Amino acid sequence: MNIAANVLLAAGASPAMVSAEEEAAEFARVAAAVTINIGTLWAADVPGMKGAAGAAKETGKPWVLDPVAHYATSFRRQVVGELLELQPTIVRGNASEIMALAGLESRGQGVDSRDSSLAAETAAVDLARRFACVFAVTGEIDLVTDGRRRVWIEGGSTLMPKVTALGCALTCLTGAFAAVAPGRPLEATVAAMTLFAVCGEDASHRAEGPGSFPPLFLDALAAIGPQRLESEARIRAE
Ligand SMILES: Nc1ncnc2c1ncn2[C@@H]1O[C@H](COP(=O)(O)OP(=O)(O)O)[C@@H](O)[C@H]1O
Ligand SMILES: Cc1ncsc1CCOP(=O)(O)O
Ligand SMILES: [Mg+2]
Repeated sequence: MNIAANVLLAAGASPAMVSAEEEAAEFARVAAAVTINIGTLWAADVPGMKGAAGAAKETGKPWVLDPVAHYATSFRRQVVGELLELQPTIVRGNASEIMALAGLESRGQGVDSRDSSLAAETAAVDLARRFACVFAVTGEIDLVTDGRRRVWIEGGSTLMPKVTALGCALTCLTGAFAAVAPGRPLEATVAAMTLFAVCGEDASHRAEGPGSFPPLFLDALAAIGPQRLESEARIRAE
């Protein structure tokens, strides 16, 4: 939660990390977007997750799902299935998560991926069509698809999977971008991935390892403007 909130603040968004059933739906009504992450999953938090997703839907706001390690236990598989029924606007996961979601064999290790996003392409496209939403797969190269268009984003750093919860932070950032691009979830997702790709690469040039990477990354997110982002973006659309 800490790194996700700091990433959002650095990028100019306004995060609130909320989980209690008593307030999650009410909070979702005043938020511009909702992100739901099953990383540290407690049964007591599930009604709040569902309430927030339902409130986002009712009020016409985007909501984004991060199916962290959903393949690891039957509890996670069940909860992620129930959340998918609530029609997320965008789903973002690593390659192992997206492949497993499509029923393919995958090599996830706990919350970490050991598959490539290239191997998850068909899974992402099929899932996007099946759930009528945008799917994003991250890894060495990122893929965003709505089941019709496919957009590849290059950049980032091998240090990024060595820092915990950067994927979770990117999912939250995707929600923030979707909030300011109503009706354009694919473009919003591509923009969020691109910001991570450019700033991640930038920070990696100055970082000495995973320990020094996060502050440099946050500084890069806060410093970049639209012109440099556009000139350094490496995006290929199909
Ligand atoms: N090998 C890599 N090279 C460059 N960037 C990477 C690499 N692996 C992950 N990333 C980047 O790290 C961020 C988090 O993605 P990822 O590690 O796939 O998610 P998760 O943390 O959910 O497993 C994304 O911006 C992704 O592009
Ligand atoms: C280590 C850990 N344990 C439960 S959630 C989590 C963080 C997962 O973050 P990410 O998917 O971004 O690596
Ligand atoms: Mg993850």
